[in-house]
Amino acid sequence: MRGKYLPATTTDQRLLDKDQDTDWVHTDPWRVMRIQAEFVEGFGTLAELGPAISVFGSARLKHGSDLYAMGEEVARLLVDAGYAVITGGGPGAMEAANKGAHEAGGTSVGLGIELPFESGLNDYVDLGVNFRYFFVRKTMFVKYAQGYVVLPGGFGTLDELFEALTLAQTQKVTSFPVVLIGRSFWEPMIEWLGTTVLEHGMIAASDVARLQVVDTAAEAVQAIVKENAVIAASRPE
Ligand SMILES: C/C(=C\CNc1ncnc2c1ncn2[C@@H]1O[C@H](COP(=O)(O)O)[C@@H](O)[C@H]1O)CO
Repeated sequence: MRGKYLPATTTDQRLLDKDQDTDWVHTDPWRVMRIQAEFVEGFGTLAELGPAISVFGSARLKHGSDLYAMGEEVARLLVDAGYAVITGGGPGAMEAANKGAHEAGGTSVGLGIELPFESGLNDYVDLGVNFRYFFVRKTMFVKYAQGYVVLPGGFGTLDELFEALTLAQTQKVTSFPVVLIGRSFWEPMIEWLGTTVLEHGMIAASDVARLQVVDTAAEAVQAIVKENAVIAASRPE
């Protein structure tokens, strides 16, 4: 550019200018950049994690409860079986699983989420990433795990469980073990899926069959190890 085509200021000057309006910070194009940055950070942090299992369950589980102990045990056994443990990095079942993995000397991953009432990553997370967007974080739970173990929980847990089931049903992910711990908690839901939802023709019997329900941490880990061995054996060389 020459003469009248030369801008009055350089790109660097405009970049460093302190008197700009800041409305753009609150616009969708800028959010897209932040979303992209979250994917970049998540992928960059987790790319070399190795085999991992995502563990879900209620954020409200109390330290010292039987289910909290179950969360610790399942994570410990997953570490013994060679898996890293991924959680939402928060309290309750997430903290229990991170504690079990951390104390067993395994890789304890926490994918935190910005919430109005969130207190940050729990003390047992060794490798942590904080997300603003639930959907970015949920991509990480699936992408970097070889299966899900799900303890009893509420809406958040159900959301994470049903996302995996939908991805498997629509073949967005193939061969993805999902193990639920706690028969008395989960069986009414399985029963409803296998009768009402199935009889209305809204799911297939094979969708329900995908869910494995167990009562102990050892059974859950055995189910994960067994299904992943079958998946590995069926993979082309
Ligand atoms: C409600 C409480 C804490 C909220 N803190 C959370 N931190 C991180 N992740 C969370 C939190 N709450 C829900 N999640 C996600 O959903 C799942 C648990 O949800 P549920 O409704 O409690 O079953 C969990 O796996 C997280 O990924 C209590 O202080």
